[in-house]
Amino acid sequence: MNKDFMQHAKFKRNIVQPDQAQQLIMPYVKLLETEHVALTEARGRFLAEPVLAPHPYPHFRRSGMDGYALRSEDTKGAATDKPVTLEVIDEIPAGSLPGVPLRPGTAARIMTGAKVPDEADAVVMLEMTEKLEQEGQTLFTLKREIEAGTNLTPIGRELQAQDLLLEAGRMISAGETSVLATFGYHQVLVRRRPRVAICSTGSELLRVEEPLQDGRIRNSNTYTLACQVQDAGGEPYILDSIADDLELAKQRVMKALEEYDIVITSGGVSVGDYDIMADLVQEGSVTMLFNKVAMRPGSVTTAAVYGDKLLFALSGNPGACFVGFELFARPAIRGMLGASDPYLPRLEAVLGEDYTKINNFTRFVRGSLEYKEGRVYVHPAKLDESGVMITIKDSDVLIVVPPTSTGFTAGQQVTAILLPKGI
Ligand SMILES: Nc1nc2c(c(=O)[nH]1)N[C@H]1C(S)=C(S)[C@@H](COP(=O)(O)OP(=O)(O)OC[C@H]3O[C@@H](n4cnc5c(N)ncnc54)[C@H](O)[C@@H]3O)O[C@H]1N2
Ligand code: MOO
Ligand SMILES: [Mg+2]
Repeated sequence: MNKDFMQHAKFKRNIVQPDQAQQLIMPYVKLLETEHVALTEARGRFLAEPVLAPHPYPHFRRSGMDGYALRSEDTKGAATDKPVTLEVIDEIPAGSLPGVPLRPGTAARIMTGAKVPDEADAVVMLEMTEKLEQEGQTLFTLKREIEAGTNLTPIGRELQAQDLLLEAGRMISAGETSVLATFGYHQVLVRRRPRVAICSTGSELLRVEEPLQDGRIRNSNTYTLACQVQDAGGEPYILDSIADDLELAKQRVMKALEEYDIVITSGGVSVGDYDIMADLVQEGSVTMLFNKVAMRPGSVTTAAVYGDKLLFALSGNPGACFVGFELFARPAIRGMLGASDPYLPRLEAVLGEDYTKINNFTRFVRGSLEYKEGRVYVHPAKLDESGVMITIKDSDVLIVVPPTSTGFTAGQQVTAILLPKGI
């Protein structure tokens, strides 16, 4: 293909809306295989199957207090001036079983978490009783009636056998781990993490450890993307960055597409003479899904497929690269993990300051969240151009600013996309 044609193709791009671009990707997002992991390794993984309760919980009648298990009818009429006396005929530590059936007028010393004797229907806490030793017998007195059910957790209080505990596609975190441990799931069936190759392009890029040189910058996108991949649930693989050489890029990107589940590049997608990724997606080795999105930053964000592999060619500008990942690559990773909702959550908030920039594209503006007087405010970052790196770190949200010819004023309601926080 001659260079004139490639230049032409770079200019002539079909523009799609951001949500259309997301939809174009989804048919190529295939569920990954499953694997078993130890419960201790399951944090942040996505369940590959629904998990059911193999037994009710709790599965025995459990005492909620240290005290005495008793028959509530034996306490009828108890009052300050008319204490009831019961005989203690058993002692039940947690983990032990009742040894003697309770008869009328008897009770069992019981500890929190222990099984309540079948004949008892309540537990009185120790502090409400007074212990007596009389003629070799252990007794206690009680000055109040105890209602049936007091301090006694019935079988199945939280869950019945066969209840759905966790749906497939749910991410495992502390609450899910508690459930899995409770029901004996020491191995969990989860989706394999997608292996995501990350490769920056640009002859100006220095490695992080290299000293600065005039006209060159350190590669930050690769490392930012690696964090984003991890936060999304993928496994990042950092590849050497590629100088602006189409043949070299083609070799490296095609090899990466063979070897990894997803390939993400940054840089070289605009209309510059050395914007090699723009050429690569048009030259036929991969099938382009889109190469222009009606959004800022990241209007040149590009996606393509090769067989069943997705290639995201994100803009080199750090702000646009960051946003492009969150809007397009993250849902693909989450989709491969079978996440119940692959998209970032959105919230409605009050715009904290005027936003006066006009645009006929939707803007995804970095912003911070503030909770004030019961309302949620979003404050646009002072610097939010595509090439600005420094405000990425302070962003809680991407404020969705629809196309406007007038701008937006403080106090207006806006939608914001909640950014992941990692750990
Ligand atoms: N004539 C036009 N020029 C540009 C347009 C346009 O529409 N017409 N769009 C501008 C916008 S908006 C963006 S965004 C960028 C997109 O550029 P590319 O995706 O081609 O990226 P590069 O040109 O390679 O780099 C842009 C910028 O980002 C820096 N960069 C690149 N890689 C990294 C990295 N790994 N870490 C940190 N910084 C990186 C690079 O040095 C450039 O400064 O195009 C505009 N131009
Ligand atoms: O298109 Mo650029 O990616 O706005 O920021
Ligand atoms: Mg460029």
